[in-house]
Amino acid sequence: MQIDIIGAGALGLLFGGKLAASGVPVRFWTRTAEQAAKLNKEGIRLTEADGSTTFVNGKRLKAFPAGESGVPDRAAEWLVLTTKQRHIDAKLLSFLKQIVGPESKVVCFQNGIGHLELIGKALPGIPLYAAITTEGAKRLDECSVNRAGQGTTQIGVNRDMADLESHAESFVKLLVKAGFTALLSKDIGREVYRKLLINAVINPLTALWRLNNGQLLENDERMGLLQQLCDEGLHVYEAYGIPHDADMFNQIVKVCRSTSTNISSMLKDVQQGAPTEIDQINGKIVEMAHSKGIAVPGHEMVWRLVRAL
Ligand SMILES: NC(=O)C1=CN([C@@H]2O[C@H](COP(=O)(O)OP(=O)(O)OC[C@H]3O[C@@H](n4cnc5c(N)ncnc54)[C@H](OP(=O)(O)O)[C@@H]3O)[C@@H](O)[C@H]2O)C=CC1
Ligand SMILES: CC(C)(CO)C(=O)C(=O)O
Repeated sequence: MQIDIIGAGALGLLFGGKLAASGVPVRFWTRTAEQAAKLNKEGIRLTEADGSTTFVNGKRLKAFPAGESGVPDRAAEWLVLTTKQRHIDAKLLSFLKQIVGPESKVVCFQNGIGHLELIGKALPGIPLYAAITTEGAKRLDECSVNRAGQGTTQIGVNRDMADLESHAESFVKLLVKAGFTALLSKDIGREVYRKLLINAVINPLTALWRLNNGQLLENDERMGLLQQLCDEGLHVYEAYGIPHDADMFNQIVKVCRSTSTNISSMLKDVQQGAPTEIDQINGKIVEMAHSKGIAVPGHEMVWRLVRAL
């Protein structure tokens, strides 16, 4: 068994670190040679949600700069993609093509939509899985990660490859052994769109108003905008026949409550001066709406406002 983690950011360090600690051979592929060298030397410092800290010794993992170290002798069984969507460019796709082998499977952890189609096209015939996680991870430095909230991770087969579920089950078992709450989703497409709407409602508003998730519920004006973004999104889903739960608005309110002290990933990006995932979240809802001639003024406005930050 060999697992490749592509992107040693918050999620990559969390999942790769805990998998390595559980005894699975993990190879990290980083953007910079500096981070790879540091990971090999220092390992990973992981602070759990309860505040306890564990160290994953550098000898338990290997790290290489992506695209600069040649191709490994042995391809990994699992390639776990934990970059942001915007990092998936031609260079990264060409690197993925180089490191996949005939037995490799790819699992993608990105929020938003669009990446699965991109990777599916670049790696035809390679089994592709989506992961939807409610883990909350924050990278503190190149080798340190904070597990801000312990969540659930669902793994599922990308729709057109439904016969490959047994592999997903084996990946779920690895995650569970490593200390994650993980399960196989029979309908990951539904989960992808459920998470898309949650992110499309919560993330831009927290980023624009500089609020934590819980503060979105503090007055009727804010609640009114949450409701508008939710309703517009559901209108689009209905036009496309995308299955969704009847109580989506209540689910979004619950996520705000259960992650009330969280700084959303979009607000985090804005605070750090990093590009956000607005194009892959609200931008996609606007694109879908326009293709069907549906008006989504709320999504269009927050999309433009966040892009302009
Ligand atoms: N963090 C979380 O709790 C959650 C995140 N997600 C989703 O997971 C995805 C990853 O998020 P997160 O971990 O927070 O993001 P981060 O920005 O922390 O991590 C992304 C990592 O990818 C690296 N990277 C960029 N380009 C390349 C490349 N060409 N080759 C190798 N590595 C590369 C970056 O390197 P560098 O730092 O050097 O630029 C960075 O370490 C996002 O789509 C996010 O929406 C989903 C649920 C929860
Ligand atoms: C669910 C939510 C909004 C939790 O913060 C999230 O996924 C994010 O911040 O991107």
